[in-house]
Amino acid sequence: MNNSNKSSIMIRNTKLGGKHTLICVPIMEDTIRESILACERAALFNPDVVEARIDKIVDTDKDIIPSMLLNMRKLLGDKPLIATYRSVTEGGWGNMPPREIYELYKEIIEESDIDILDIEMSMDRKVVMELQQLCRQKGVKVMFSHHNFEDTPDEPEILSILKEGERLGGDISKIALMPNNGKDVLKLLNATYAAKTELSIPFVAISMGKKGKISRMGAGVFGSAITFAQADHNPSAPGQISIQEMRVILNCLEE
Ligand SMILES: O=C1C[C@@](O)(C(=O)O)C[C@@H](O)[C@@H]1O
Repeated sequence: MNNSNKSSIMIRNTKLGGKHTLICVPIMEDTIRESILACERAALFNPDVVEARIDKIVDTDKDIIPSMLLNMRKLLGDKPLIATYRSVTEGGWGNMPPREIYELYKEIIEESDIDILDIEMSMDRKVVMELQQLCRQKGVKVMFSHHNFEDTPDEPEILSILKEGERLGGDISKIALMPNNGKDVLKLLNATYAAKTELSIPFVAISMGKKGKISRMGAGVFGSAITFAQADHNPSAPGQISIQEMRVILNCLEE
């Protein structure tokens, strides 16, 4: 019913891109302390994957982020953990220049026990490639991402962005787009269906906002490997429903 095996990968004990859509809960808090507490609460909902949105953290001492991630690892056991520094230009809170992001990500790759690093494809290409190499050396999977909080390009463009994530050597490719009407949501879903046969790596495709909610629930049927849902009434992007609601819907769609 869901994704083909050619595009699945194992992360610890979790199959990404397999028969079931994985539910990822984002942790997006202002401080390290609150992030760890939120991770503890999120773990109670038994998500498949957790994403630490480190761009939201305002604590000045960024050096302690790797140890925060280690604390999260302890709370999560074998659940895959994604670290994400989302830039303002892609809908996040981060405004550090690429070299500083590189330094922070380097420490994270080397010192914390994360599984996946989210790297925006739009970032300086040299930095992107250096980070990818570091990830390879340390066995961290690379998720190449692209976000557009304004609108949705045409289907071929969506597909080509997803393919770019594979061409760059990513382990996972991800796109999140804002629809302005129902047609935009269909463009995303059509591109998802095409990507299922045209990509050899797992990918994630999301249509955001109220109009796009249907894609968060159903894109797995067309090939998307992960859907993001909130645990704490604290969505990291518009349109995320709760993990409890998502689980009921996925059980219904994927039984
Ligand atoms: O890239 C994504 C997807 C997302 O933007 C969403 O729309 O659910 C949420 C982000 O936290 C994550 O990094």
